Amino acid sequence: AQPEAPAPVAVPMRDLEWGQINFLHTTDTHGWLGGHLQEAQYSADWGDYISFTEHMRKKADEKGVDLLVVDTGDRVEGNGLYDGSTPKGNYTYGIFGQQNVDILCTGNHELYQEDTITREHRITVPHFKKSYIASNLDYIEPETGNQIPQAQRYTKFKTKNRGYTIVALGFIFDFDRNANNSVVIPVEETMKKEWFQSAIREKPDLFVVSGHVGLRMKEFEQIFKVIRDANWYTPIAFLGGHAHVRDARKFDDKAFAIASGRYFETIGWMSIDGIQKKSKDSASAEATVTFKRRYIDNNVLGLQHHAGVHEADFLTPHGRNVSKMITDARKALNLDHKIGCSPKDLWMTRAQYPSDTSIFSWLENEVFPDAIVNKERADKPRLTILNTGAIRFDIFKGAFTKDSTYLISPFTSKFNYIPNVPYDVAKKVIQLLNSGGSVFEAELNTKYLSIPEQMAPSPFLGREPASATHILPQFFDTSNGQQPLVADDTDDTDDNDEPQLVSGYTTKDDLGDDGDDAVHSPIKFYGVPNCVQSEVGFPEAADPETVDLIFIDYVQPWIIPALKFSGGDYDTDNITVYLNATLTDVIAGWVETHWTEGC
Ligand SMILES: O=c1ccn([C@@H]2O[C@H](COP(=O)(O)O)[C@@H](O)[C@H]2O)c(=O)[nH]1
Repeated sequence: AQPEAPAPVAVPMRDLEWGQINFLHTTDTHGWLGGHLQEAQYSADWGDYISFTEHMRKKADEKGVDLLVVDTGDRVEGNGLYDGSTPKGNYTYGIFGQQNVDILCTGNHELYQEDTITREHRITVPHFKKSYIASNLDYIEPETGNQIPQAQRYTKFKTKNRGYTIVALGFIFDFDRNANNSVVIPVEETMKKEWFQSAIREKPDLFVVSGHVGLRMKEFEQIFKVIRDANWYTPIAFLGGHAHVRDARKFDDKAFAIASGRYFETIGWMSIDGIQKKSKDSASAEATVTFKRRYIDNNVLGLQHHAGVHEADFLTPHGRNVSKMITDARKALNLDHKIGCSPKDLWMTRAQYPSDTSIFSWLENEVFPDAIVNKERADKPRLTILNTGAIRFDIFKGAFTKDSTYLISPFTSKFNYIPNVPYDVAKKVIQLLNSGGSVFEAELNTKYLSIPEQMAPSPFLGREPASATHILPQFFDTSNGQQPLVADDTDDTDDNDEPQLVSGYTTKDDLGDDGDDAVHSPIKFYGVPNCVQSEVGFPEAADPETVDLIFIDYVQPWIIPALKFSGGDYDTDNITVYLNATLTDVIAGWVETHWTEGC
């Protein structure tokens, strides 16, 4: 039987504030449609979300306001429910498609592999024909080689209850690692196109810009400026993602953005009041527009609370059916099959790196020395480099299942190497990967090696890097050692009768610190480097003369320039396969042989 997620605990809640137009927003779900089986706070599944949405649409009708459901991409890669089937997504496209989504767009994970792009084009785009928007994404038809829009460039529609006219756009950031059957048109270039120039002159009551774009990245700002120049008083709502964080950004009094986290932990809520229907002339300058936001922890207790329905009435027949689809799919994929038992929690950013409870230290010190070995080269000293972005999630103490392998790293990258690199040259590579700078061309920005949370950080997350040249990554403070990204401002002395809070997100954004629906005590998050490295087989007495330089193939574009800068003249001809296995396989194999007892 499928393991039940532990029941969520009731916590103090902040209510949703409704406006004339309201949004429910998901992003970067990465296949987590079954919810979090090991974390009660995020244990609601896609079926529960459908039940919730149905109640909320009814509520909106009763209030005479509008509700729009939005998803901003990265629906794939990162959970056994998607990655565990052949072909990938056999179950998830159908399950996701059960939700009535009003606006959706593409993320970069829909674009890494040709077959993912094709499935998006053949399954998701036609299923959401009216709501899928691809403002800057084209598809190359395999039959003809023609370059066509992946979906409509924008939509214009009237809302159900208030009859507001909306122009909606759907962007992806200027992503350049997409597979060859797609073309991402840079945002600035897109905005010069005739269709875009007409769209922003449609005179709607509200612009909705959905995008797989981090709120602190340049693209939304560029779009805001161009729309605002042509529409001085029209409200603009941005719904973003990609950075895997809860965040809200104010562009001006009438333009506001939210991002709604990652992995279906969060359902974002944005509401807008003060929207004025356009008369023949344009909207009045005096109209005061207010934006509110809430980050909903995705669990049934909280969803019931916000829907205002009794526990017994929460699950709708449709929602219940979708939950059953999920349970059946997980069973068919054997996702709960136990591979081993983790003796402790291992964290990506909730523990310092290096440390006993850092997942990166565990990989460096235990997994890689043992599991990344080419038998023919086993006697050679070696350095093995992994980008931290290759790891996607924490490991919890207890059962480590088939599903866990995909949660931790779903990617198909394997391990390549250059043999016999002089150690004096090879040892400098990791430093360059972690310090970035002018060694690499602009498109090889080393931030793309790191975890999404660190790529375009919110100013509320922590300090910017102290200098561009030091070898520590963002959020590190070189003078004091590693600092938490979120200050722990709880008072540990328990001298009052207030209930103990459950730890969780305590988001700070442009609107303040009251965005999260559940009042939590803070969790500390620590910065991680762009890459980590394992040293294996080094002689005890002195440094080795030469080493095999091994790296996960995602990092390959950075390796040659880093070697060049360090005095090593190599090109891609010098690179060959070291281990024909993915990181997912490597971890699963190691767990199976080492974590054999305990649960
Ligand atoms: O094959 C891959 C693809 C991606 N990565 C890492 O993931 C981030 C992007 O993550 P998002 O979920 O899109 O935000 C990328 O920058 C890499 O660090 C990878 O390691 N291997």
